[in-house]
Amino acid sequence: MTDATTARAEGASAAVIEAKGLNLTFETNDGPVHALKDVDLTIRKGEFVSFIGPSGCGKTTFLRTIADLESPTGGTLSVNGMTPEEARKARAYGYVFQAAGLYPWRTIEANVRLPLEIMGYSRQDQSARVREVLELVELSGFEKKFPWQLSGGMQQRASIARALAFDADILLMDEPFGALDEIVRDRLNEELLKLWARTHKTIGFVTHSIPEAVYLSTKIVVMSPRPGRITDVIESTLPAERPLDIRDSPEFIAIAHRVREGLRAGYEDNV
Ligand SMILES: Nc1ncnc2c1ncn2[C@@H]1O[C@H](COP(=O)(O)OP(=O)(O)OP(=O)(O)O)[C@@H](O)[C@H]1O
Repeated sequence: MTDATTARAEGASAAVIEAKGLNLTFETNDGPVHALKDVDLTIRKGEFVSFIGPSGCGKTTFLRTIADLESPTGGTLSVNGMTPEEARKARAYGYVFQAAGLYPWRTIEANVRLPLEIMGYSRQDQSARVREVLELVELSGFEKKFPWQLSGGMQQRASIARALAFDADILLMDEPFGALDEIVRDRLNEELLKLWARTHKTIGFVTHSIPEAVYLSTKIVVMSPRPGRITDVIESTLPAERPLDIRDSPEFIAIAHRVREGLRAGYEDNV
């Protein structure tokens, strides 16, 4: 069987992102920084994978490496069966940054349309797609507003719409809700789960919040710094249907406890 046949035979569980012995060392004036050390991880189609760990453990670096914004110094990384560079050129992913990063001089509609303009979509296709993704993130009616006329949560939703614009299978999200208050964050977490259920995308999500990681994920990757490495990978046993009050359930609390223990162990290794 060829690799492609195997992938098809595996169907919904095909590996979308596969890191094997991945290393990334930054050379700095103060010496080498091991941002990623021997990272082995498989992310399968349709999984929602959160990365959690203290500042500097390499969460962002791992996401940026998948997106071909950093180059590994060792090991292999494949994205949709391609090198990260090939995957970037094939527009395999959308990327949502920590800050919404919308252009203040463009309306919401024009911000979301930008990647489609760059990719040379026809004007008609651009408009249809922009309408579709703004509806997905529940921002219909705000097309003509400028970013500064929207709340922080709405801006972040617009930034998600922009990442969804060209309908990539993979969505990479780097702490998208970190700057928002807890109530808004709860609502966006619920909406993101619904969006994920509707679109069947594979999501890589960086967070510092244990409840957020446990609430959203099918898989939680716990990382530890100096050198940045994976210390635990937790397959969630929570059901797909997750009302917010699932956070009070014993199952949720048990997973959160395991994440906390993993974080603590990583911390103790470094003191
Ligand atoms: N371009 C770079 N040059 C040198 N060192 C870097 C560079 N980018 C990241 N690093 C270092 O690599 C390590 C991992 O950084 P990274 O941003 O991936 O961590 P993180 O887990 O995402 O942290 P945070 O939670 O604070 O965002 C850190 O020690 C950081 O200082």
